[in-house]
Amino acid sequence: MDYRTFETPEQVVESLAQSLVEYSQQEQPVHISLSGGSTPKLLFKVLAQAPFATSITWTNLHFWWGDERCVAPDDAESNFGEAQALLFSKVALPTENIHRILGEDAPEQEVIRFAQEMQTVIPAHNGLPCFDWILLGMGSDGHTASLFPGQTDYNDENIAIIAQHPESGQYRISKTARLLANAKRISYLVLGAGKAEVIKQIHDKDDAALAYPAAQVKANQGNTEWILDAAAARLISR
Ligand SMILES: O=C1O[C@H](COP(=O)(O)O)[C@@H](O)[C@H](O)[C@H]1O
Repeated sequence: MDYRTFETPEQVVESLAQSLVEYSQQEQPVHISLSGGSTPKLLFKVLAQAPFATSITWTNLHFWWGDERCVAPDDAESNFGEAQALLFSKVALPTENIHRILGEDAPEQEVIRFAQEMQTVIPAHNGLPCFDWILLGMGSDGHTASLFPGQTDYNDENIAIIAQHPESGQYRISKTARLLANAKRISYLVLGAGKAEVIKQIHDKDDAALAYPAAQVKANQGNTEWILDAAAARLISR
């Protein structure tokens, strides 16, 4: 796995934004999966401003999510709601390119509908939808998307599941590990000193990392990279 470290969070997100410029110059639809939680907010803000708001050919990009909380889109917890407020409402992205998980619908129905939409829209490889780029975050407990330590079935045959946050009990819908691993590229975006210890355990292949879905989910045939700011990387040798 590659570790790429930048001094500041702003430099991290500018590097991701530059990747989006390059993806958007491909003459075909590019399927990108966004992470939720608080970390991507800075990325959304940077993308909504010059130069990226206009240098990205938004019509070529399709946005999906790794997971969604089972809440309404205008709820402060909604991963889609955050991206909509900070980014999509400010750039020329066609609404049909936004493939949100319907957090307001019954999870038992939505998990099926979301899986069907991915199967219909995204070109397959190895019999599974193959995302061009999956951006993932990591919780301080080592979870990624809504795949939590102690509850993740890495061999689940499904491509989407209903998950439950281990502490709050909040229901969520998540891509499965098998689907994530089928991507062409996976980038973990991790910022801040609060996650430095977990990053060190993953980097050093410490036994503790065996329990972390973020350490286990890697692109089977593509690239997996960790993109960190100096604070998140402070315990690993560079
Ligand atoms: O619960 C979630 O958290 C992780 C990490 O979130 P963060 O707030 O620490 O950035 C995120 O990857 C996931 O999508 C989200 O639902």
